[in-house]
Amino acid sequence: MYDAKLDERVTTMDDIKISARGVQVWYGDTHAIKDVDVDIADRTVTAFIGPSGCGKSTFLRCLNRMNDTIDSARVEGTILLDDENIYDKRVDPVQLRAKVGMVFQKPNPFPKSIYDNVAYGPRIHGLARNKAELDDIVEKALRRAALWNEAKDRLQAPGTGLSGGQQQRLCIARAVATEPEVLLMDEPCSALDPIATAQVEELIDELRENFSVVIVTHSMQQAARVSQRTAFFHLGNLVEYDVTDRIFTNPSDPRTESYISGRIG
Ligand SMILES: Nc1ncnc2c1ncn2[C@@H]1O[C@H](COP(=O)(O)OP(=O)(O)OP(=O)(O)O)[C@@H](O)[C@H]1O
Repeated sequence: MYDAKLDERVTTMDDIKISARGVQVWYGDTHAIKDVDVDIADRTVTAFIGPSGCGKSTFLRCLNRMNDTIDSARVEGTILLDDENIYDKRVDPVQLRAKVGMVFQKPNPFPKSIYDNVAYGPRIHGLARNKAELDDIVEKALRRAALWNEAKDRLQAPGTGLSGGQQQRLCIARAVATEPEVLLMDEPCSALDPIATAQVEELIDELRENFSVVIVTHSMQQAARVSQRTAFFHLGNLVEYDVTDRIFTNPSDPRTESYISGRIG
């Protein structure tokens, strides 16, 4: 349904959550991200699209310093979350990743119970004072991930025993349990069947009410369905970034036009 208020907010970007300037990434000698500037809006789904190897995942991983875990990776530039530079020496990456959660391509629940998967982050970060509070956090996270009804009678069962789509929703519950502000999703539906994909896409739309969501996707249809803003990457450059409708109907760069019409990629 067309939402003029949302359209206005997304178009004017009056609510910036993340502001990246001059971001460059190298893996050894490979220059994977070249001088990227981008502002990510709050309570909006932003899609990163582009051909394989163009740097979408690399840039996504810059947003919660996941590239720190890759030895050969070197990141330059500034990324502000609200007004704080996340690459400042005083920022603890573990705390940062509680604020900027991540969901991966392949569902990767811990070999623990459904309950313990979700309770893991809140326990580490001391978010609950007692068992009742932890129970509440777990329930809220599972509800937000649209998994509560399916999981409430088997909270002690292993997370790995769920179906693929349920496992991915469990990973989303695990990510939202620490009350993040931003949720990064790296091709979250690529291992899911169409029904599970539709459920996760619906969930992404609901998550937008509370979080800034950034999703890497290979599927232009998915980007068009779930996002309000889209960034097109090509050969490590951010070629074009705009309101999703405009990217898919009236892009301004010929490289974007070629990609969305299937001529490159
Ligand atoms: N851990 C790594 N070590 C070395 N090079 C890497 C690493 N990860 C990515 N690269 C290189 O960086 C470039 C960008 O890769 P990246 O995975 O970010 O692209 P992508 O657009 O997400 O690709 P895909 O859509 O295939 O997942 C590629 O040239 C890739 O080979």
